[in-house]
Amino acid sequence: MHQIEEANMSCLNILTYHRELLVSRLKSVQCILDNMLACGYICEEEAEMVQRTVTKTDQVRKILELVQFKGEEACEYFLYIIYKVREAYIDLQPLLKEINYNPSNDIAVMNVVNTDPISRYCEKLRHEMSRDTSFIMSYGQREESRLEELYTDTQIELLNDCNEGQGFLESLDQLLGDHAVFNSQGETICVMGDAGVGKSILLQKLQNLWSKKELQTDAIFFFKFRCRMFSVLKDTEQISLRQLLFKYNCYPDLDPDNEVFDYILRFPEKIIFTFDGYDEIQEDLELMDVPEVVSPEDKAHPLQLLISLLCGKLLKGSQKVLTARTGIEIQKKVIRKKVVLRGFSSAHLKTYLDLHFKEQEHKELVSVQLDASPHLSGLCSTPLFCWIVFKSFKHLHSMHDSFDLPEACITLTDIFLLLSEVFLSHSASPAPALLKKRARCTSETFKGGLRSLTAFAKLALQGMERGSLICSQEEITECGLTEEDLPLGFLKTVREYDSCGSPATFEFLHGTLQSFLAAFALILDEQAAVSSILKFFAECSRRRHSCLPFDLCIRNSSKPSEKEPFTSNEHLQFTNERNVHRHVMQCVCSHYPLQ
Ligand SMILES: Nc1ncnc2c1ncn2[C@@H]1O[C@H](COP(=O)(O)OP(=O)(O)OP(=O)(O)O)[C@@H](O)[C@H]1O
Repeated sequence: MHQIEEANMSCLNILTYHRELLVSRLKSVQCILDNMLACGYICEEEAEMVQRTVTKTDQVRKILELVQFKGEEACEYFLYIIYKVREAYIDLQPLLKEINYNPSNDIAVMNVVNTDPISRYCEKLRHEMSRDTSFIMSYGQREESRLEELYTDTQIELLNDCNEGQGFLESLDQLLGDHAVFNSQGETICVMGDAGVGKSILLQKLQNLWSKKELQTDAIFFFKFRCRMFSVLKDTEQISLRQLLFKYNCYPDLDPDNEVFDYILRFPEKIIFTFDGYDEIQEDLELMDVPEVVSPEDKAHPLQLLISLLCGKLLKGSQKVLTARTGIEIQKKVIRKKVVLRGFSSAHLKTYLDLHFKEQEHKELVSVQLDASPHLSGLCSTPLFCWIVFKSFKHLHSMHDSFDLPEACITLTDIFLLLSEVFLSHSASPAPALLKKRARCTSETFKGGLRSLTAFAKLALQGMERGSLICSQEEITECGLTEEDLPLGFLKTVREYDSCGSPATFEFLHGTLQSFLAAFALILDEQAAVSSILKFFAECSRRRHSCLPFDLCIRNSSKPSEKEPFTSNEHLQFTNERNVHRHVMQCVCSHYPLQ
C-alpha cells in the first residue's frame, strides 16, 4: 500500500490491515498491557483475561481485539507504545516506518512507561555496571578514586596473527570494531600485556562507557567475568548458561515467561562478554577434561561453559574480550583480533600526573624528578608502578619534612618496599598538629611494622604455595593478622562470587604485591633452608606455553585428586623474572636492618 494512503488510514484500520504481521512480530505483551491499564483503556479483568490465554500469539490476538473494540484513540495509543518502547518492539519498527508513523499531538503528550522485561533488564545491567565500575579501588577500599578522574589512555598496539605490530588504536571504540581483524571467523578479541599494565582497568573503562551508553556498539547486554571465578567454584558445581549469566551479573526482575533469556539466545550478537585474567586459570584448564557443551540448557562445570563461549559453541555471534598476561598463547582460530598494551607514553604520563596531583607544587616536583630520571619514568610507563610511585610520593611527602623519589636505578623491589613503607606508616601514630613533621626514618617504620609485615608475607607465601590468589578470614587469622592490620592496605575484600552467604574473602591489592611479599617471606625466615627458596626457581623454569583451552576439546586428561602447589606459576614467574628475591635480600641486608 502506498504511504500516502496509509497516512490517511485510521489506526484502527492499520491494526486490521497489518494484523498478521503484528501477531507474528509482537513479542512482549506485558508492556502493552501495563500501559493500556495505566491509561484506563482497559481494566484489570481485561488484562487478566489476556494473561490467562495460553500462547503468546493468542495473547496478541486478544489484545488487538480488545484495543480495536475500545476505539480509535486506544488503537492510536497502542501504536504509540510500540513507537516509544523501541528496543522491546524492534521487530515492528520497520512497520512504523512503512506506514510513516508519527504520533498526533494529543497522543504525544501521553505517558508511556517501559515495563518490558528485556528493556528493564538492560537498564538494570547498565545501572549495576555503572555502580561497579565507577571507582578504581586502592588502599584496601579506604581510598577509592573515581575512574573518570584518574583513567588515562595507554598505548594499545594492534597485532596481526604473527604478532607483528600494526599501529596503535586511536580510540577504545576501535577495539570492538572491525579495524585490524585478521580472522573474521574468530569471535574473541585478545588483550595481552604485562602485569600491571592496565588490562583490567581497560575492561573496566569499556564496561563503564557501555553503562553510560558512550560506547559505540549495538550491544544491549554486557556480561563481565573474572576468569578466576570459573575455577574458584567447586569442582562438582554444575551450572547452566542461564545461571552463569544471571547469577554472576544480575537477575531479571518480573520475567515470568523467561523472555530475557530467550531474547539473549535469539540475538547473541547483542551481547558483549569480558573475561579478565585468562592466565589465572590456564593451569586449571590444563588439568581438566573439557567435553564440549553446546546446548544452552545443559548444566556443566563453569570452565566448560567458558570454553564453549570462547569457541563460539554457545551464543555464537556474541563479542568476547579476553585479557591475559603476555606470553599466554590462545589458539589462533578463535582469535578475531589481538592487541597488546604498552603502558603510558610520555604524553600519557604527563596527563596521569596532572590527574593524580591536584597541587601544583607536587605536580612540578614529581615532573622534575621524572624528567631527571629516565629510569624512573621508564618504570612509570607501567601504570601500576606509576600509581605506587605517585601514591607513595603523595603520602610520604605529606608525612615528612621532605621526601624525594628515589633517583638512579630504582628496582621493582624498591617500588614494592616503598609501597610497604607507605602501608606500614598508616599504623604509625601521626605527628601532633602544629608540631614539625617527622623526618623520614624508613628502618623505624619497618621495625614498627615488622610483625604485620611478616604476617602478610606469610599469608602471601601460603597462597602462592596453594596456587591461590584468594585467602579466607581464617587463613588471615592463622597467619597472626589482626583486625587492625586489615585496613593497612595490603589486602582488599573480594566482593564478588560470595553469593552463597559464605564469609568474605580477601585478595592482595595486586597479584604482583603478593609475589613480592611471598619472596619477602622466604628471606625473612631465618630457619628456611636454601632448598626451600631454590624450589621456587625450579618451579618457575617449568614454563609451559599452551594453546588451551581449545585443544582440550579433543584431548582427554583426568584431573588429579589434589591440586599441585605452584600451579599458577605465571605469578611466580614474575617474581623470578624480576629477581625480586635477590633484590629483597639486597635491600634488607643493606638498607633495612629489621632485626
Ligand atoms: N589506564 C589507566 N589509567 C589510570 N590508572 C591505571 C590505568 N591502568 C592501570 N592503572 C593503575 O594500575 C593498576 C593496575 O592495573 P591493572 O590491574 O588493570 O593491571 P593488569 O594489567 O590487569 O595486571 P595483572 O595482569 O597483574 O592482572 C590499577 O589498579 C590502576 O591503579
